[in-house]
Amino acid sequence: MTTHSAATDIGLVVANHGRHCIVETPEGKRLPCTARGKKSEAVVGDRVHWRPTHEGARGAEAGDVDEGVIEKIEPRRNLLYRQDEFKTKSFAANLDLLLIWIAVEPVFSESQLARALIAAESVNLDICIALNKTDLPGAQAQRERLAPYVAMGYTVLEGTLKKDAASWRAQLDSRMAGRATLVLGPSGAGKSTLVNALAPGARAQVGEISQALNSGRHTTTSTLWYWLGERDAEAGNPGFDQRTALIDSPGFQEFGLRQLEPAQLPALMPDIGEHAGDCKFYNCSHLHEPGCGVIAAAKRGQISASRYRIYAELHQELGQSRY
Ligand SMILES: Nc1nc2c(ncn2[C@@H]2O[C@H](COP(=O)(O)OP(=O)(O)OP(=O)(O)O)[C@@H](O)[C@H]2O)c(=O)[nH]1
Ligand SMILES: [Zn+2]
Repeated sequence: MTTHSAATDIGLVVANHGRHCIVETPEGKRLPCTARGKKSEAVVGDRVHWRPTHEGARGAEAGDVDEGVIEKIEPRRNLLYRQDEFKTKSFAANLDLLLIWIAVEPVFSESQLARALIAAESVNLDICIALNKTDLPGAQAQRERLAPYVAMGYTVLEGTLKKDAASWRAQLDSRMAGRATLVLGPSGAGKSTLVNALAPGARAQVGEISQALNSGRHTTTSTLWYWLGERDAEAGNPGFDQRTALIDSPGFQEFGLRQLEPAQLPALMPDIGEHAGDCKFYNCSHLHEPGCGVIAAAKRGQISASRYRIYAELHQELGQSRY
């Protein structure tokens, strides 16, 4: 709760673009804020302490305050990175669940799926894989591609937004209730349809927010935080941590994994990790060593060929990015 005797007010970052953020107050008011120091870039999901930009605004009616300065970012439970051709950048914090939204068509990339899972495991996010468009004829083939992920313990849901949106809602509601869920998926899988189904009207806020953030310039890449459900309908105006939220990161291509060491991979890939204790050498890379439990399991088919290939590719990639 905000008390005007405190030095700063608490808020939640619901959108950001560089050092410029939109902060939401516990009362639900949204206002543009700027981070103070160069190094203190807040991201969507950050809990921040902010104060009104203009002297004298404090103590005035809350409605009079129209701009703020972020003084401090609360410690984060987790922080996620996204990667494009040029750089890796943090984009969201304090999330609970990663919903990986893929479809029968366009056929999903297993390598992108594996990367997303590793990123989520590395920050202790709960994970849910969702296969959409099961009304299409290729459904069985894609189900089979996901079988190794079911076998290694991941939750894999399926359905068709087009033919039965209610069933998707029923599957997702209890998993998302009271949590902050990041939804990610390749273009064309139906993510926009999903966001519209779960948060009707939410996309309309986007124009408003991007206008406030960068004076009208179109931002397709900014991450946004949506509340699901009516504020008033929820008991006693619960705090940021108790409400159901959906985080959408349009234009997201790939998770940044460069902060990871190759040796961390087995612990973040359950099927690889399961056999990593069977190796002759304690520091086995599982790429070429004799007596390797992982290689043996891959030969027996207990680790799928594609998963082993993805492991080897990532091992090399993460090894190269060290300097
Ligand atoms: N057959 C079928 N089509 C679906 C289903 N769900 C969504 N679609 C269609 O898939 C197409 C893509 O859906 P969008 O929601 O625009 O997909 P998106 O992932 O947001 O794609 P981008 O906007 O390109 O990022 C649309 O034509 C939808 O009508 C489904 O369950 N089955
Ligand atoms: Zn090994």
